[in-house]
Amino acid sequence: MNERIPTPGSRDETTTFADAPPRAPLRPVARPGAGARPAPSARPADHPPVEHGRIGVLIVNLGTPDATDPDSVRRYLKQFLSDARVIEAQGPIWKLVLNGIILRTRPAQKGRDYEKIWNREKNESPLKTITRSQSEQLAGLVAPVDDRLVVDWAMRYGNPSMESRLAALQARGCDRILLVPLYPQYAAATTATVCDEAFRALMRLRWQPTLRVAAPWYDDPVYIEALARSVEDELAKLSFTPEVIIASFHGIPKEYFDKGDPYYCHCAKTHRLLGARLGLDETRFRLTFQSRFGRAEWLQPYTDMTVKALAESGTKSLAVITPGFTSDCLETLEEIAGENAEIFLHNGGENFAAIPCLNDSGPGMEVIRTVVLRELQGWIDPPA
Ligand SMILES: C=CC1=C(C)c2cc3[nH]c(cc4nc(cc5[nH]c(cc1n2)c(C)c5CCC(=O)O)C(CCC(=O)O)=C4C)c(C)c3C=C
Ligand SMILES: [Fe+2]
Ligand SMILES: [Fe+2]
Repeated sequence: MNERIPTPGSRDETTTFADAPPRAPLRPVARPGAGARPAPSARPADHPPVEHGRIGVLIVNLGTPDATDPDSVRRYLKQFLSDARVIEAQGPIWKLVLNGIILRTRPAQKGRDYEKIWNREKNESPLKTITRSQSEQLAGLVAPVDDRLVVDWAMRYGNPSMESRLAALQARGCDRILLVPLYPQYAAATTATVCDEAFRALMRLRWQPTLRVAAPWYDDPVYIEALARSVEDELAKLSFTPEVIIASFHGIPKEYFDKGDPYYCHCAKTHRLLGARLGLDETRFRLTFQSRFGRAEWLQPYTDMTVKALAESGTKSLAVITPGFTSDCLETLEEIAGENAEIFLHNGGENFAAIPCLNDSGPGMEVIRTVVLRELQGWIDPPA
């Protein structure tokens, strides 16, 4: 038998105001082609109108300061580094170090780094420009699939805040929301904190939207293929052939891995699958971890030390890809394309290339579209 089960809120739905709780009536969102709905009944005359029936998709990236001045960077770093998912030991000693040292010195240093990569046309960081573009493009890609979908974007730290965008989606009638943390590899410091923040915002609501969270896509064939194509295309543009390619992922403290965070394993699998697809063995295609913070041991091998060691041991041409970053940001544009290029060239290397992230490129958007449509199954009508 080939009977189709109607999805909730789909064209077959027959929700009326009579089904809604008495103090929170719903105004059905008009859907082109939708069948005639039963006339609202039993609606108290003084019911305020409430939109409903739409499905939100909220893509969420890490966050970034609003501006490069020390005060803006300090505000951002304070929020980021006060998160117990990022710095797990949030005791009095950390508070002293954070407020007494880090927030006094780092904002000015990092503000100068942000200055080097700032999008002057839009007066914002590249992470923000690219995430907004991903959201706009995703909206266009999913619109033909289901006219109830509403796409928006937010930042875990800084602006636009998750709370404000979740509220905006709800105000537009989204009673179901798919949350997409923009991290191909899961880490508690990134993915879990997005979920924490979403549910914290929901804690304040009487009538919560139903929330789903997209799974990480570190081994998705569409993602691996998009990365492979981008490496091949970018290498074809170079005037040299790299002897070695490094896949550099953002690090986490080793202690988090020891306590059970799967992040290292997700990165290792992305690296293994991509190496196999590119036909490169582990001497030509290295796995490393960047952006170490503080004195504790982080995941190894470290990117900067690997780059230095390769240059010192005679590697002349090197390319670095950053598959864990969904968009270019301070850590790719300044730390890899800036600092690590310098390390390589000052230690005997001759040619260095930093390969752009997938960003809002066609293949990059195909990855996000695939993840989103997969995760929306059961909420949207299956393809005919
Ligand atoms: C201090 C602990 C940190 C952990 C753990 C951490 C994990 C982590 N971060 C990203 C992605 C990004 N991090 C970015 C910047 C950044 N990261 C940290 C610290 C930790 N990150 C800091 C303090 C900063 C700010 C810059 C600095 O002061 O060094 C960014 C770039 C943001 C931008 O504005 O461009 C990204 C992206 C991942 C994926 C991750 C764990 C898996
Ligand atoms: Fe980070
Ligand atoms: Fe960094």
